[in-house]
Amino acid sequence: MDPPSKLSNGDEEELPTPIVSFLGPISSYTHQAALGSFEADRYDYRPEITIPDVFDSVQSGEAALGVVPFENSTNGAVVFTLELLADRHHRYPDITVCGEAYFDVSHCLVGRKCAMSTTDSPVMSGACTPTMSTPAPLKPRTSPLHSVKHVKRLLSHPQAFGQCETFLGAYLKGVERIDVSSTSRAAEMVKEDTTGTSAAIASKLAAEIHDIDILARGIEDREDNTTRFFVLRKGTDVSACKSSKTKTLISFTIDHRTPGALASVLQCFQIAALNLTSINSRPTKVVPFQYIFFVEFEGSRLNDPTGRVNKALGALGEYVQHWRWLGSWDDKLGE
Ligand SMILES: O=C(O)C(=O)C[C@]1(C(=O)O)C=C[C@@H](O)C=C1
Repeated sequence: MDPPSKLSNGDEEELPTPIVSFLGPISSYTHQAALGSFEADRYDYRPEITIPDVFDSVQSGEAALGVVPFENSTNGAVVFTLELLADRHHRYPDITVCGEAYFDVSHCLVGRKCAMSTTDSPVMSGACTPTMSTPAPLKPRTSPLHSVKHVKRLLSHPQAFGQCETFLGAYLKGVERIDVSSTSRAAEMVKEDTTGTSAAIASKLAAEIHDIDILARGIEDREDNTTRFFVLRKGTDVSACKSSKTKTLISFTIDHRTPGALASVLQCFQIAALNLTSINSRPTKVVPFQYIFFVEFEGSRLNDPTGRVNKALGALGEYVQHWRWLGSWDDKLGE
């Protein structure tokens, strides 16, 4: 992906290297996805602590691009990102999605090997034995490489917990879980814990960087576990969407009292023969149980040779209270 174009401020003056901000610290999956998406020597990479920090850095113009997780194939939407795209307080009026990246996510349980129990069998749970409360327990895809009996607390990003439920249910049932801002932050905190009783769900790279032990590998519920990341920018690059496969994201609100209001909006896409690729919603936080909807579909507003995208977007105004185009980009699924 090319850096967003800048206004030239002089013939000979060298422009600063554009910054790509990402959910850090370094070695997060978001970092790894960002490194795989751009030519490394054209950008400076800057880790941010939270997803809102990435949005802020792009909206303020400090970062030319920002990379955030959007959804996972096993555990669904990343609500933190949807919340910011909902932009209820108009803090991110200029942010658009200009790209996406898919990254195969294989989690490790990382921590400290327990010195006292090196001879213990690492398999120490009867979780696969049917019980009254769990008559058909799921079988984890892997078992620990080392004992995990000493683990008293487990840290990770909430998305990662949701991707490893079978392993956690079998080997770390009842262990306290602590949500942190990213998997790599969790690995960092495990490193800082001198008791050696904390463990994290994080990447192999995070274990290597923080010099902590891998207690189990491949602990995700599904082998095809994949996370999709969005690339954000400020404003629009009208020359974007070069591929023949593109996607667009919009958000909208409807009058919930009108029967069929949502169906009427979706019909605009059906009439224009546009395939929908995802639908999400978040509460409006204005009226309880009313929603901001997000619809993603195939096609680009910026490169629309058949005019179908602009036709659908033109038609939906009749059925929504408010809508916002959140970006169009090249579809990377399957590449
Ligand atoms: O990038 C990271 O390491 C994160 O912690 C975020 C995140 C996510 O929110 O989906 C990224 C990839 C994995 O799906 C798990 C966690």
